[in-house]
Amino acid sequence: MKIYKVGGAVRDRLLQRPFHDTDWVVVGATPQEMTALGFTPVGRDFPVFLHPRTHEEYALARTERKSGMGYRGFVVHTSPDVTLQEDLARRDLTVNAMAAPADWTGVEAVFDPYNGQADLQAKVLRHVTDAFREDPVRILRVARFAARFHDFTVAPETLQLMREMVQAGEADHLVPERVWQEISRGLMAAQPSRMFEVLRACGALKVLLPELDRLWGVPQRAEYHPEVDSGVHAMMVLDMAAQLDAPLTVRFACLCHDFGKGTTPADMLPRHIGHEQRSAQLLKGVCDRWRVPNDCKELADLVAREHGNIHRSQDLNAAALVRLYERCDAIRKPERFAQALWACECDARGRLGFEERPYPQRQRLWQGLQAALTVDTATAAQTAAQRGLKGKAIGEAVASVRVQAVAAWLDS
Ligand SMILES: Nc1ccn([C@@H]2O[C@H](COP(=O)(O)OP(=O)(O)OP(=O)(O)O)[C@@H](O)[C@H]2O)c(=O)n1
Ligand SMILES: [Mg+2]
Repeated sequence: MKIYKVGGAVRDRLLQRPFHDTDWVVVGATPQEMTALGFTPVGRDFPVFLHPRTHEEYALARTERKSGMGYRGFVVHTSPDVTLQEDLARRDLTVNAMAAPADWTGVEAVFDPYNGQADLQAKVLRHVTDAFREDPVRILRVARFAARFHDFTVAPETLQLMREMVQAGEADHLVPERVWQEISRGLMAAQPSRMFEVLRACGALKVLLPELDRLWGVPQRAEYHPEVDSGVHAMMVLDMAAQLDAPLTVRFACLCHDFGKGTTPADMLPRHIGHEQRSAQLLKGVCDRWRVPNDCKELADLVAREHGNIHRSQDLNAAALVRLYERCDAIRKPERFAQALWACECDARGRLGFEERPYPQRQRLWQGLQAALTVDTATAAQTAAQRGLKGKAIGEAVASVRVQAVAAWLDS
């Protein structure tokens, strides 16, 4: 048997990018031999084994043949006579289809039958063979790699192939967990807008995320949005979130905050009265569809509903600020509120020519919240009860103590 490094580890080493987990391919072995060497089988669909000590993935060389629609729609063929070249042929991109000796230090020659090195040099994401079609998740992977390697282009023939796959209905059968896995990874990449641009260019965005796809071509008021187009704005907000190093929750909230602009009645344009509520509604559908984790879902909902109010908060008095904090559940969840402010800053600066503008709302609302948080809720509630107040009136009394604290901070 012979063992090679493949995939991202080879690619990223050649790109001199930070090292991550290594994927291995094993040629000329049977599952029985692997088990005898102490490897643990893990693949449900493929013959993949975990190394007894490093726990890295070792896959037996294999070929794949499509047998139906979607992610699980293929038959795997593995045997000791599948060659390295055959295994590389079924991989997604040329830059991912290079193999290196197991003890490779990054300088020796790599096995590169599909010219991955030339494509790395030329900064091109190109499919290896027509076998690309066999796995529709690859549409998402190419989009995600475009966001990560943002100075790479997608080869025209690869984009064309992706378009054909979408037209053949391949994007309709993707497993929600896999979609979210790839989308969330792409959101965390250096330039997340590129993922959505690639998905849009091949037609997959319309299928996977029509809520976003609809935003292109929808105008906004030029005095607030010099970029005018709602889709362009959404992408600028997302890239601002990446620039400000925001976590996934914030980036997802940025992605979804303006969905409601896509369903604004035509006679209202370019104004978008009430889009916040429509965004929250549409967001719910996306979260159900993709089984989006709760922290992402909750922040996105908060940002969808409140971003307008947060932008317009500069003149709010103490009572209005406390009402805003209560609506946002900021007293109980200050960290989540901090993330909402972060997303709002991305929204404000994700506009053409506004990129360097200050966003004082973020600091002001955060400091005001600190003032509100100095109030000891238990003591304030006790005092109110001693005055004979009951039920809802106690809550109101606590809120008014908070208003006093915020007012004192505003005066200071
Ligand atoms: N749908 C897929 C998934 C994986 N691969 C192949 O399996 C390798 C390892 O997959 P994975 O670890 O998911 O991706 P990497 O390319 O290693 O990238 P990352 O840095 O994200 O791990 C890829 O390079 C590619 O050769 C593929 O062809 N098609
Ligand atoms: Mg990998």
